[in-house]
Amino acid sequence: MNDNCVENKIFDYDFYNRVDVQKLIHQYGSPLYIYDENILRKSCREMKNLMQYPWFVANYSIKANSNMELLKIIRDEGLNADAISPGEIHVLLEAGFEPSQIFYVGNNVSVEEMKYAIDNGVLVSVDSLSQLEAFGKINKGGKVSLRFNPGVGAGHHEKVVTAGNNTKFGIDSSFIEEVKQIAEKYSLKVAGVNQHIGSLFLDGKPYIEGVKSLLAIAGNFQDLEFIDMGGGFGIPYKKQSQERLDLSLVSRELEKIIIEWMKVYGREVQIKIEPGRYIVAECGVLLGTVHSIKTNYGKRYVGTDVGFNVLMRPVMYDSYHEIEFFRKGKLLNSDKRGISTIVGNICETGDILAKDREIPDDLMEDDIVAVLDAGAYGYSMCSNYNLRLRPAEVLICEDGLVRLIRRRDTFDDLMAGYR
Ligand SMILES: Cc1ncc(COP(=O)(O)O)c(C=O)c1O
Ligand SMILES: N[C@@H](CCCC[NH3+])C(=O)O
Repeated sequence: MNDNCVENKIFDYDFYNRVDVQKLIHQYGSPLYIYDENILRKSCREMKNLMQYPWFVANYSIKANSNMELLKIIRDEGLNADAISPGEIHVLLEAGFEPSQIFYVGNNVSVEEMKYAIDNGVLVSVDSLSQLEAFGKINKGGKVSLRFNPGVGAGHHEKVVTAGNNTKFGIDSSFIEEVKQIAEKYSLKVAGVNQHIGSLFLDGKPYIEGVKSLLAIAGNFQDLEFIDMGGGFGIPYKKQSQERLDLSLVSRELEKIIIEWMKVYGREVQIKIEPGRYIVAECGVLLGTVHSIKTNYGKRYVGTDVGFNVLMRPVMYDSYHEIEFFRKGKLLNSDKRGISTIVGNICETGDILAKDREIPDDLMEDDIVAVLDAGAYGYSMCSNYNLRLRPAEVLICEDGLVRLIRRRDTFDDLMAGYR
């Protein structure tokens, strides 16, 4: 055992005390996604109880992580769900969600896709006049929700800001009259208005501003059953420098403006949120293996099997994830540290997990790399690029037992589409 291996943990995870990462890799292969049920349930409760308001509902946005077993836990915690595609609706139904618990927040969907939702009894949100027309034609007299662009966006990267003046999402509020005309033409009932300003805010101000703007829009519709304020609640990926989002502050502000709005509106309507990342990010860790260490023109590279086929976020958005290393199951915590770039095994120079990161100098081949906060937009954005196999996923259950919740791909899976 190396002297620099210690039992303590740097961050708030208790995975490492509860499981032997070496054993898990040995049993389920590398790379490997592991999820902690306790952390998942805690995050669900935080979101479900965000507001005291009695008609408050949290919809989990399953694009963040659609593993069937995690969905069952989230359902068990009393959350509903939102879907972006018929595939997500299908998986939610398979996981036991009732159609009335699913909200299809589509974007540029085909008529067939709308039909799929309608036939399954799932409420649809449309986010353009042309999609509202298309919906009206196939579902005269039906119920619909309208996704507006409240004019305020937020997000950790411009690619994930979904409101404001530079995005394809939402109906511009200057088209309210046109919206009403189309709704009237097809006798549609506008049951809800919704928004989603973007993904990952750690300061609640833009969210509150977005909600104020949505409430002003909502006042134009008389028969609303709900207002959906969207997701985007962030988690601090940089543990040393980022503060946690102050949920109680956000909650207090929301209660205040919503209750005032209801007084003017004249009655109470359901209030929804649709968080994805907040629910699942922190319960997930991605494990991988160090396969090579080398110096190339003076730069040190740590080569792992965590390519961007397994975790896309660093390559797509320059996202930062804390990274830890293990040897023989123990955390590597040496004082001697140096700068390295941690890379994957994909045939692209951009396949970088962490650039110029200060990590232990005495790293060796076969050490295990652990990428923290990998539960959201991790597995769900995996691919078979380079015909690599998508990893297995395991759950560390409340009782400490480890359960395989999705097997690793096989070569047979690579051939499935040809049969
Ligand atoms: C419509 C909609 N709702 C909810 C979400 C979930 O976002 P987040 O994971 O940031 O909470 C997204 C993704 O950004 C989305 O597009
Ligand atoms: N995939 C993004 C978030 C986008 C959310 C979907 N609208 C991420 O990993 O941060």
